[in-house]
Amino acid sequence: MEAEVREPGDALAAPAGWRPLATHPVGAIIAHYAERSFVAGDPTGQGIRVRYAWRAMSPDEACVVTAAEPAALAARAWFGARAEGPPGHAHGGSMAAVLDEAMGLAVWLAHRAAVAAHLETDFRRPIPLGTTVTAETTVGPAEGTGKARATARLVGDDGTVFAEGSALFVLLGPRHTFAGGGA
Ligand SMILES: CCCCCCCC/C=C\CCCCCCCC(=O)SCCNC(=O)CCNC(=O)[C@H](O)C(C)(C)COP(=O)(O)OP(=O)(O)OC[C@H]1O[C@@H](n2cnc3c(N)ncnc32)[C@H](O)[C@@H]1OP(=O)(O)O
Repeated sequence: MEAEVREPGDALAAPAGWRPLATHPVGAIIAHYAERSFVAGDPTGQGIRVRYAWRAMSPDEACVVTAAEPAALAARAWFGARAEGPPGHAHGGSMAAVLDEAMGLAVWLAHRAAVAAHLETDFRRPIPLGTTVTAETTVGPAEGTGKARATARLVGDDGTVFAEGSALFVLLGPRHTFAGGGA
C-alpha cells in the first residue's frame, strides 16, 4: 500500500520572477516535447510532477550562452509515492531523471535541441516524498563541433541542496534522427 503523501497544491507554480515555459517562443516547442516525456509527461500522477519555467538573462550573467536572446530554465518538481526509493523518500533515479531533463531543456533553450551523452549525479540529502523542490540550471557555451555542458541542482524551499548534476549534451544536427520516434 502506498503511503499518504502530501499533494503539492500551488507549490509547482513558477518561482518569483519566472514565467511558464509555454510563454517563451522556443519554450512552447520544448513544452510540447515535455508534455509526452517520461519525466514531465504525467502532471497529475503520483510519480514525478514537473513544471518548467524560464526567465530572460542579462549578458553579464555567469552562464554564457550563444543564443540571440538567452533564456534560463528552471523547474519545480514534486516527488510522489510512485517515485519511492528508500522508504518514504525519492528514488535516486527519479532525482537523476529530473536533473537530466531540466539540463537538457535548458540546453535546448540556450542553444538548440540536444541529447545527453554523459550524465553525473551527486546525491546530497534524501528527498522526503511529498516535497517540492526547484531544479536550477546553468548552461555553458557551445563547444567544438556541437556540444554543451550543463549543471543543475535540486534545491528545497529552505535552501537544502538535495542533489547536483552535470552533463555533456550533444547538439542535434542533420546527422541525428531523434525527431522520428518508434523503432
Ligand atoms: C525543434 C524541433 C526539434 C526536434 C527534435 C526532437 C528531438 C527529441 C529529443 C529528445 C527529447 C527529450 C528532451 C530532453 C532530453 C533530456 C536529456 C536526455 O535524456 S536525452 C536521452 C538520453 N541520451 C541518448 O539517448 C543519447 C544516446 N547517444 C547518442 O545518440 C550518441 O552517442 C550522441 C548523439 C550523443 C553522439 O553521437 P554522434 O555520432 O552524434 O557524435 P560523436 O562523434 O559520438 O560525439 C560528438 C562529440 O561528443 C563527444 N561525446 C560523445 N559522447 C560522449 C560521452 N559519453 N562522454 C564524453 N564525450 C562524449 C565526442 O567525443 C564528440 O566530441 P568532439 O566533437 O569530437 O569534440
